[in-house]
Amino acid sequence: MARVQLKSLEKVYGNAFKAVHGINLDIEDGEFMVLVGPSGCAKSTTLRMVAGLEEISGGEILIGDRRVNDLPPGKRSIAMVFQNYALYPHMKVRNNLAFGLKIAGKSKPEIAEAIDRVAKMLEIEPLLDRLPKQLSGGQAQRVALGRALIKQPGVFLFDEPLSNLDAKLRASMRVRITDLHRQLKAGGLSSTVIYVTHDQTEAMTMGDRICVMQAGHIMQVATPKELYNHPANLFVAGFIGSPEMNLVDASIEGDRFAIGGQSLPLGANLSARLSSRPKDAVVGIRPQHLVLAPEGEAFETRLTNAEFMGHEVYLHAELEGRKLVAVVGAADFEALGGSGTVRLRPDFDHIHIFDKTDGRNVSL
Ligand SMILES: Nc1ncnc2c1ncn2[C@@H]1O[C@H](COP(=O)(O)OP(=O)(O)OP(=O)(O)O)[C@@H](O)[C@H]1O
Repeated sequence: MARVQLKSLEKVYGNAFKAVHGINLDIEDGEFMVLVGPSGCAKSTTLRMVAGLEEISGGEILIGDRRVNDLPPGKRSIAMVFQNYALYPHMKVRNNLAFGLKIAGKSKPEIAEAIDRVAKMLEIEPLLDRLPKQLSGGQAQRVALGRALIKQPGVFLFDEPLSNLDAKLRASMRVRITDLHRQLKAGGLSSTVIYVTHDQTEAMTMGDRICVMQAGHIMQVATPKELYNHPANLFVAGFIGSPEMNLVDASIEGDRFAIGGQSLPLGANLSARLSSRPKDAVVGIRPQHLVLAPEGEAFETRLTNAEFMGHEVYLHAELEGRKLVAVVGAADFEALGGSGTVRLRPDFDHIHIFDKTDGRNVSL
């Protein structure tokens, strides 16, 4: 069992700066959990505490049923993959892979068999006799993955492993890593993953669940779909999803909501979803949920820019000084005929209302 539990986990640096504020997180055996958030939110600090590379200031960490607070990294049944690969530069790939097993006292045939198995899984057989400096970034990252895999740990810890790769390679490595995870699970091997990234696309495409962090606090833990469709607060709403959600100040008055001097009816569905009707609100509308509405009730906006993306157009508009982005079909955009005024209507089934005073989503 490689369930990982963080209980009231705290980190204080230098007796003064609290980086992690008593977080609780329960990661199931075999789960792929992504920790995501902007720079400085303490993702790495949290991961390093799990790894045993950073002292814990308060709370506890359990791996399986063992409290590991005071165990050294080597005794925690974990393997870590870093962004800078951390391969031994003077050792051939084969020896980089073998190193951990040699230290653990494995026999030569056992090591040879393990290298063979891992090299096949990662398609790095032709690279075994090269030195790290003779590898491309993507190849080096595969070897780093191999070094973690070969240890057959209970838990894999990844700290921004793809951030040194170009966009194309990143995309293919994302798939490779999630495929490997699935393969290990299917083979009955315990393969719990904790994966740190600041990139919401990586989080959304890789995680079984995602833990969104901000300034040492957990903002929400949920599946990618749940985070996208039901963000608990303004922070998650703004962080998850691409292009970013439109978040504009608004007010709810009776059964209408107003942005600046213009208002629209909330509609029965949205009205029923509201747990409160904040006067000071923020309306959240994903650009995909803002549609062109030549007729009927809609907001009158001024077109400021249009980015052609192929079969769709990112339309930038302004509503009394507030900026909005809508994703519209290229043909629908053409039909506008370059008009300066654009009528846009939110899809009310997918709109979110946040209370501006505490950021809470009151339309879940
Ligand atoms: N050794 C240290 N001493 C003091 N403060 C530190 C130390 N390491 C990190 N911090 C601070 O703790 C906070 C969390 O840092 P951490 O590196 O965990 O964030 P992160 O979310 O991983 O950021 P990034 O994505 O930039 O790596 C930051 O404010 C950082 O400045």
